[in-house]
Amino acid sequence: MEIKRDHHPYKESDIYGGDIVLILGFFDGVHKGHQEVIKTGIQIAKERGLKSAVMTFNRHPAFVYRSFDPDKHMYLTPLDRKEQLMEQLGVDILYEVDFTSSFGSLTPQQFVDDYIVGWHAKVIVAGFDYTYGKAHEANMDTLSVYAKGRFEIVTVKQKSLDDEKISSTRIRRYISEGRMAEANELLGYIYEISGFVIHGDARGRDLGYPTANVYPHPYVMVPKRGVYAVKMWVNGQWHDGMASIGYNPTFGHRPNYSIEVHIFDFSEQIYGEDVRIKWVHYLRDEIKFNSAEDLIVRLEQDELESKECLASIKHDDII
Ligand SMILES: Cc1cc2nc3c(=O)[nH]c(=O)nc-3n(C[C@H](O)[C@H](O)[C@H](O)COP(=O)(O)O)c2cc1C
Ligand SMILES: Nc1ncnc2c1ncn2[C@@H]1O[C@H](COP(=O)(O)OP(=O)(O)OP(=O)(O)O)[C@@H](O)[C@H]1O
Repeated sequence: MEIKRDHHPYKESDIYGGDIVLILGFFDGVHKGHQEVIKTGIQIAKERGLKSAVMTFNRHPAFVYRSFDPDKHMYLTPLDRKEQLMEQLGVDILYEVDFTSSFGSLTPQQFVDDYIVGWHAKVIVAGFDYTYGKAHEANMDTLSVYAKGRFEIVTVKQKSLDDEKISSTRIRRYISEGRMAEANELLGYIYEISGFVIHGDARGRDLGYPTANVYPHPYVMVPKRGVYAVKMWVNGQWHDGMASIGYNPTFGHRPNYSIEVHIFDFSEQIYGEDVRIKWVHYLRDEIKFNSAEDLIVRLEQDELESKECLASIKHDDII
C-alpha cells in the first residue's frame, strides 16, 4: 500500500496520476461498518482495473469544526494503526489529508472539483450517512449535483448489529464501559492500544507479579479502569498476560492512573520498548485491599481466569 500525505493546496506531484476508485470517510477504528465500505471500493476497483484509494485525515475534523471533546474524539486507531488495518484490507493507496481550516472551509463544489475530479476518481464509494463540510452541506444524495456526471457514486447501506448502526461512537462507548466483548465484535478484531514501557514504583516484583508500566499513545482511547486479560506485543512477539488500569489504591492511590501489564512466564528487561496491548476481556473493577497479601491472593485468581479466556483466542483474532 502506498501512503500519500497531502496538505491543502496539494501539489500535483503528491497525487497518483492514474484513475482511481475513491473511498471516503474518517474511518476511526476501521470497524466492520467501515470494512464493508472499504471492501466494496476495493471490489469495484478490481472489477474495473483501477487502483483503490481511501481518503482519510491526519486528525478528526472536529478539531477544526467544533471544540474538541476528549470523551468523543480520542482515537480508536491513531494513524499508524489505521495504516496497518487499511493495508490488511488490501487498499492500494491511502491518502492522509491534513485536516486544517483551509481544507475544511472548501465548499462542496470546490472539494468535488479539486479532490474528487482532481484526483482522477472515476467512482466514489462511501457509507449511507457520509457528509461533507462543517454544516454537513453535502451528503450522498447531493454529491451527484456537484458531480455533474464526471464520476459514479456508490452508496453502501447501513451495517448494523442488534438493530443499531455499527459506529465508532458506539464502540468508544463500549470501551469506556469495559464492554470489550461487544467492542471487539463490532471492530472485527481485538481492540489494541500502543505505547512504550516506563518505570513504575518497582513494587510489582515484591508481590511476585512484576509489571510493565505502559505510557500510552497520547490520543488513544484507554479502556475503563479495571483489570483485564490481555495480549501484549513486545520484541516482535505476542505474549499472554493480565493488566490493570488504575490508581493502585491498596498502596495509597496514585495521582494519575497507570497502565500495568504482567506478562506470564516472562522476565526480560523491556524499559523503553514499544508495545501493543490487546484488551481481550474485562475481569473486574480495581479494589482497595486491606493488605498486599490479599492483593496477591486476588492476582493468583486473576491469573487463572486470564489464562482461561486467553486459551480460546485464535491467532487470526489478534492481528
Ligand atoms: C492484573 C493486575 C490487577 C491488579 N489489581 C489491583 C487492585 O485491584 N488493587 C490495587 O490496589 N492494585 C492492583 N494492581 C496494581 C498493583 O498494586 C501494582 O501492580 C503494584 O502496586 C506494582 O506497581 P508498580 O509497577 O508501580 O511497582 C493490579 C495489578 C495487576 C497487574
Ligand atoms: N455501519 C456502517 N455501515 C455502512 N457504512 C458506514 C457505517 N459506519 C460508517 N460508515 C461509512 O464509513 C465512512 C466513515 O464513516 P465515519 O468515519 O463517520 O464512521 P462512523 O463509525 O459513522 O463514525 P461516528 O460514530 O463518529 O459517526 C462513511 O462513508 C460512513 O458513511
